[in-house]
Amino acid sequence: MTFSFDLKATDGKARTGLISTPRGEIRTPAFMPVGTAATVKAMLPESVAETGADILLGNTYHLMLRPTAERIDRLGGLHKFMNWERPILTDSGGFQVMSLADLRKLTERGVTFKSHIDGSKHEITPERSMEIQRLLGSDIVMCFDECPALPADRDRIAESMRLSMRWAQRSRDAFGDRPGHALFGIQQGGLEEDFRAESAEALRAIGFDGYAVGGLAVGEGQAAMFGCLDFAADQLPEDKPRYLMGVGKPDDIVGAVARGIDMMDCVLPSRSGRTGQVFTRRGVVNIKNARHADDPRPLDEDCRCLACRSYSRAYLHHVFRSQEIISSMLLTWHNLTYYQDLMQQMRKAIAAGRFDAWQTAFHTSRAQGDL
Ligand SMILES: Nc1ccc2nc(N)nc(O)c2c1
Ligand SMILES: [Zn+2]
Repeated sequence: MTFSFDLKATDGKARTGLISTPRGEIRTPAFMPVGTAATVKAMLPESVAETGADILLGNTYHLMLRPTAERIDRLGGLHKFMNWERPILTDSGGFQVMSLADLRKLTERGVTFKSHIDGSKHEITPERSMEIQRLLGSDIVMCFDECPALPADRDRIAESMRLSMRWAQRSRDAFGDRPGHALFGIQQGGLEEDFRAESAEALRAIGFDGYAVGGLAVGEGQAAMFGCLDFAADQLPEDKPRYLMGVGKPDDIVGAVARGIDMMDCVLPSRSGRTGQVFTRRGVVNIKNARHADDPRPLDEDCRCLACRSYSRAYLHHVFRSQEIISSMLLTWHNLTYYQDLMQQMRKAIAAGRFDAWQTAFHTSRAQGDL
């Protein structure tokens, strides 16, 4: 069984399709919950599956530090270790090193750094990143890249992008031939159309199973991100999955799908669940707010999740205020269900050729008050 992408329908730039892997199919557009340290925080794998997620994301950086990729390999790989037998995509580590580690040193070879956990010294190179992701057993492996901190001048962005393209070749060479496993390239180039084109051409020449838009969702803001996506998505091969990394809020996701993106991941729904931020069809509800204290209604009457079927806003307000563990569980469960339902609605709308009408209704429903 190999890795393949079947484009089912398009509606404008929006696409819907199916990624087939030996561990299962991924309906696109797809949202990947983030399972950084071999767990989607506050969720059981069974509840992640119930939200409708076909695939989740793991992180090379975190897992190489603790419990180490070698230990996970000895224990049968990441799927067995975390009891998630569906597809897993792992990020390659470079981005997390730059945002989390101490004393980082970047050279042509790779990055050396000190662990943010215990201060131990480590190195990631394209070759080491491929080895770690192989030991983890992930189904979709990301190239080792460098994501420049914005704002940055054009020379810095070009230099960083060209380093990432040399690392993409090394990643491809080190990945080898692994039927049923996919390697995705990552486009860089900041917000510059010419650098993004150069990066896309370099990746296409190397050849990947999928192509990510990296270097965005780094503080540029939605307008700049959409402006970049207006050209960057089209620069990538149209017959392979396009993955926008680290995105985002619900309206970011809708706008990215409208610009030709097929896959996304973000900590927002799970992290927000732990801080009392709840996503609904009419916008964000802050369950901490006193006005929910006596409200017998569910978070969202239209939602199928456990929290909305069995608990009132009053209860969720109480357990959040009391910092009870069930609060994180139920709010994360709801938020991830909301995100998956959003993806399902978009897949159906694109397949039916009514994505524009759906988008209009999505934006209109969020304008209403009384959340
Ligand atoms: N916003 C993001 C999030 C994750 C990323 N991961 C990699 N490997 N590269 C990027 O540019 C990312 C950007
Ligand atoms: Zn719900």
